[in-house]
Amino acid sequence: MRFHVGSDHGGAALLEILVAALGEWGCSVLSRTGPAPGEKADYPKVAHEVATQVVRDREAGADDVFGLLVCGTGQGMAMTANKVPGVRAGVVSDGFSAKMIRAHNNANVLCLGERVLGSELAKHLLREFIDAEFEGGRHGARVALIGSLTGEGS
Ligand SMILES: O=C(CO)[C@H](O)[C@H](O)[C@H](O)COP(=O)(O)O
Repeated sequence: MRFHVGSDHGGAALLEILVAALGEWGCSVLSRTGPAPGEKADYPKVAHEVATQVVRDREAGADDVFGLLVCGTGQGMAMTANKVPGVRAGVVSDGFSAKMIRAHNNANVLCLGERVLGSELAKHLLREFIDAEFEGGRHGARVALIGSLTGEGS
């Protein structure tokens, strides 16, 4: 699995830890967007950049490419990423949801909050997301309905 990753200043420290975990797990980091150390960044700009990269790669057939976005809460990242057609982003803070947003919602962007989660829990959530698989079937039809709202598949 390969990731485009990004954070604002509120998520930079946690993203650093998660990038290290991705490396340990054999996952690639394709790009990293965010502020220079000690600087600040506006989360909508970061989320838009990462989301656009994910969609570009997936439209080129790279089904193994996902996004990982971290800010203070994860919420603003998800709100922004979901504005990009083709992105299905979700914020999670429990393991079940981390698994199910892939299994049922076919999420391709995971959003986490550094000011919400401890680093061990955040790693666990990322691992659950990575290990899950989309179940398709009735969930495929529902995910297609999400996409139809922004003209996907038409
Ligand atoms: O709300 C947010 C986007 O989801 C994040 O928590 C940001 O990191 C937060 O808004 C940053 O706030 P700050 O006061 O500029 O550190």
